[in-house]
Amino acid sequence: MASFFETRIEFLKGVGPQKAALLNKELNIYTYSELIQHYPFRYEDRTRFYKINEINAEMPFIQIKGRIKHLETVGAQRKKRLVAYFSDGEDEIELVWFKGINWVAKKLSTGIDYVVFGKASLFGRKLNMAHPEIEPLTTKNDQGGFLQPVYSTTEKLKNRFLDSRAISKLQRALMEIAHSRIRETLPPNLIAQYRLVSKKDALLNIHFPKNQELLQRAKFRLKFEELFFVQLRLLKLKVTRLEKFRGQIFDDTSKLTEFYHKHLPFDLTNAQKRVIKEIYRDMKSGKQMNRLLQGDVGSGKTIVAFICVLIAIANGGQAALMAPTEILANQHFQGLSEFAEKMGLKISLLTGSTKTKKRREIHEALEEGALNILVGTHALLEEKVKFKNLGLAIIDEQHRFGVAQRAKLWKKNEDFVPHVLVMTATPIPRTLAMTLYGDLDISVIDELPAGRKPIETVHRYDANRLKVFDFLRKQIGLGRQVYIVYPLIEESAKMDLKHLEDGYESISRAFSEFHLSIVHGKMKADAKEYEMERFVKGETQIMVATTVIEVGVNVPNASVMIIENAERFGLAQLHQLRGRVGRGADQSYCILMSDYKLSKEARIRIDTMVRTNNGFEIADVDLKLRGPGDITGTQQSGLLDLAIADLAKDGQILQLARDAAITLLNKDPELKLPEHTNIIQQINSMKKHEVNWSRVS
Ligand SMILES: Nc1ncnc2c1ncn2[C@@H]1O[C@H](COP(=O)(O)OP(=O)(O)OP(=O)(O)O)[C@@H](O)[C@H]1O
Repeated sequence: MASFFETRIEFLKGVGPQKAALLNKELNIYTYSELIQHYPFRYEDRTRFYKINEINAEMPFIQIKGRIKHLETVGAQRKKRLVAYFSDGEDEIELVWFKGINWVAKKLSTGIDYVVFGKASLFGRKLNMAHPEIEPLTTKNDQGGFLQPVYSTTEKLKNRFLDSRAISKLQRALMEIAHSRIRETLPPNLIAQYRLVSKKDALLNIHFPKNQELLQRAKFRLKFEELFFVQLRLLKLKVTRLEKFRGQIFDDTSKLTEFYHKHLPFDLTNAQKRVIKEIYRDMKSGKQMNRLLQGDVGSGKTIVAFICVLIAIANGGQAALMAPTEILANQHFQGLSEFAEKMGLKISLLTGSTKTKKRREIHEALEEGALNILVGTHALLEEKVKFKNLGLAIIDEQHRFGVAQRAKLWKKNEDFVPHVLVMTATPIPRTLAMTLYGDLDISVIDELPAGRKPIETVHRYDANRLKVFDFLRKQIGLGRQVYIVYPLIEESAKMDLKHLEDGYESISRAFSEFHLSIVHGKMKADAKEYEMERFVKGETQIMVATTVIEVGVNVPNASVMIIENAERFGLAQLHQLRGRVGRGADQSYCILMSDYKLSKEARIRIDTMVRTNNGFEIADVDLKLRGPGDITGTQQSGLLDLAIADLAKDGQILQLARDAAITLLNKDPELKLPEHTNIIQQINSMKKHEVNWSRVS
């Protein structure tokens, strides 16, 4: 029998077929439990009434009570507004409406008392309230003393809709029958240790808070619980995997020593050394490695990846590196080939554009074990690609591969799963990494190679272009190279392409003494490669491009990055683009060009770029601006589909929840203790997080 909380929503008092349809379709609410988890997203403070002389423009929404002294329409035509001169018996404030004037005027009269709820602002030197909520004073609303929950509502379709009050009413009806049935979901020792309120109290107070303190405690409890179960599930997955999969023991470091002694092109940074140690410890442990390698742009991930490859090969394994795009795969291939050749290792590239004959050769060499390293795109996942012994799978992820795709790569070995190293070139905020990759161990390269000068970033308006061009000329005169990047997005591709081509024309004219390359996504692969090659070799001084050069491109002599229409790029993209310069010993510059008109968000993005070069700091701002779903793309958003916790704001609670989950699993890895039966049920019912769970299979 389905539990009480799985009862269909149409059985709730007050929900007829029409309301049920709205709840289902627009809010995804089908059951009692889903309604109870439809939490308010903010609260109106109706705890007290303010006196008009206490109000100022800095206050949030507040309520006052009193009478309308006089009501009039002032101004003409488009400036027309309705003004109510509202008094609390001592002082007066103006209430103003610019829209729906006739409708509001008809509702209001001067003879009765009202409750007004709104935000005061300064108009000239006078305070007023624009478009406040106003309703007659009744015995019910005269008391104050409560926080009014505000829910996300359904769209207003054909006049049928559920507003926040209507949803609150349904919550009340549900709470009346549900409250006594709410069971505790967390073990008693956690409740005691973290001083959590009971589940019953938390749900009651999240929907009907009596005061701020009870509301805050309810929020804390529910956020903690939500994050705790996500973390517990991820960590349990890790425990299960460690038990289930044996890893090949890779403890021979002979190739590594040879490489260190004969071919290491520079001293490794301390961060690189630390990360390599962490990886090696995993690879020789006999357990399967599952590690995320995070490093800021230009922090030197390639050599770390190569060193891991060497460990695998010295121990009789092969290595694969899978990248999300062809350009990136190519770039990795070039990067690794340089080292591989020196070590006499065989390496190949396999992408969608690899010719059939070459493909066949690769398949054979791979199966025989003659090929040591295979770099490629998701073409690596094809059935035909069979390894003799895949020892290490490196996945350059950038949030673009689904978990299921990753798992396919592991299945390419029959006896052992390969060790897995997931790399990302875009720093991920800690809270996000703990959730998206919560079942992986994490290594961070948090140091740039010595001698790098921080890139100087400035913001310039389009009107100052001539000065910017002068600067470019000087830089090129010093022997440096320059990128000029234009936005090109799918939705406005035609216009953008034109913009890029016009830009190219005018730059060619302005810099007729220099050679230019142009690269964009609409060009044929070989043309792109040719242009790129010329720039890499230094035959051209200026590269005009779209974001195709965003990741992986490595031309240490390039020292200026100009980003046109910088306001149209996201922060992660701007940071990636900037990371194309500052890769050599010279001082590098990034110039963000824009129009004068900037949205608030665009200004924050540009200011952040000017203020800092630190990818993790930038990722944090990005998370706050865009929210976790947008940052990571859609593939893994199921994991981030949280009902109440917010990864941009609840980092501390997340850390507590993760620690609590670790402690619990240390004590009871199988969750077999009687006090943990509830927990198992809870984890198993978390269908939302199915995506990540599939990593065990
Ligand atoms: N320890 C080091 N000392 C000096 N130079 C280094 C060191 N490590 C790497 N480099 C150089 O720094 C540059 C960037 O390294 P790499 O391409 O591996 O960065 P990355 O982390 O892959 O960054 P991106 O994601 O931006 O490509 C390369 O030219 C590389 O040779």
